[in-house]
Amino acid sequence: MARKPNTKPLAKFKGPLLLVGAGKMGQAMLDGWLARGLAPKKTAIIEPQPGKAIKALGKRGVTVNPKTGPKAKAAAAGAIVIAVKPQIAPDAVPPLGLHVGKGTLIVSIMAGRTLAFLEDKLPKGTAIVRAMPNTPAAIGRGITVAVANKNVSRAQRKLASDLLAAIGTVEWVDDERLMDAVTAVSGSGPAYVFLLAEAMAQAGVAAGLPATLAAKLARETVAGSGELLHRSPLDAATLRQNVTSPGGTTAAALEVLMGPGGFDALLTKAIAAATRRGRELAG
Ligand SMILES: NC(=O)C1=CN([C@@H]2O[C@H](COP(=O)(O)OP(=O)(O)OC[C@H]3O[C@@H](n4cnc5c(N)ncnc54)[C@H](O)[C@@H]3O)[C@@H](O)[C@H]2O)C=CC1
Ligand SMILES: O=C(O)[C@@H]1CCC=N1
Repeated sequence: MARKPNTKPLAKFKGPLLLVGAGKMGQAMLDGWLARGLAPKKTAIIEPQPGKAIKALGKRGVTVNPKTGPKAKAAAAGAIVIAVKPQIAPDAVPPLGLHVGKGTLIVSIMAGRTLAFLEDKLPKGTAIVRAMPNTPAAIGRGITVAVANKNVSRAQRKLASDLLAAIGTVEWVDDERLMDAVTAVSGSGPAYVFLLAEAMAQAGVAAGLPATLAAKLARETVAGSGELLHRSPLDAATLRQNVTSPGGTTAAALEVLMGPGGFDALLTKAIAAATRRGRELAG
């Protein structure tokens, strides 16, 4: 008999998992992990401003802002996921050393903050993975790129892969210097796509459409095209060409978008700016 696929890859994770910073990205990841079998009772959150969603998780058995700190638990082969802003890392990271025990894996998703920075702020020999996810993680469709320091064992790398695969696709790199460009392309990338939807809606209004219809057309077009790109074996360029009739309406638009100073040039500039900012955030 065919074996059922493992749809709950985190069900066997011994835990506990300590999430530090349950903001937009931390929460998106946590939703993914809980949906894929992470036991609420094996989960703790440190979050100074817990909103409604976090309080609801508390009712489901997740420990929110443990008073004494989950030191013993976190030390027992668990994982600590750091999802605070890079700017507060110098204050927020050193106290986490208390929760690091033998076998503890750190996963940091902070933009810019390097493995060397984290090694400097955490106990010597700590196993650290620097990862860059993106917000489609909330629906299990994120993509994360990860890089490990030399203290990460094979089992810890597998744990990091399981955690990150629970929220989408995972790619590992060996060269940490790639991470700022990764952040600029896929970490920040969803914002560019949402901006495209916003801009298309505004342009539709400028072309005479009612605002509600323009917003719906833009949203469904971006979402449907994303889904087609996801499911189709064809590459983006071919899918684009499939829309473009010679001498037709799309060709007229693409002449503007692909011309000098157009979409391609602008995106290259935007991604270069994001990459530079990542380097600055390294501190
Ligand atoms: N939002 C995104 O699309 C992505 C964000 N990231 C990274 O994730 C991290 C978080 O970003 P967002 O979720 O967007 O920010 P956010 O501001 O929504 O979340 C950060 C959370 O950390 C909490 N916090 C502040 N001080 C804390 C402390 N000392 N201990 C524990 N929690 C504390 C804040 O109350 C807040 O809820 C950043 O480092 C960012 O670079 C990475 C990939 C994508
Ligand atoms: O804007 C930022 O700095 C974070 C990192 C990638 C997405 N959001």
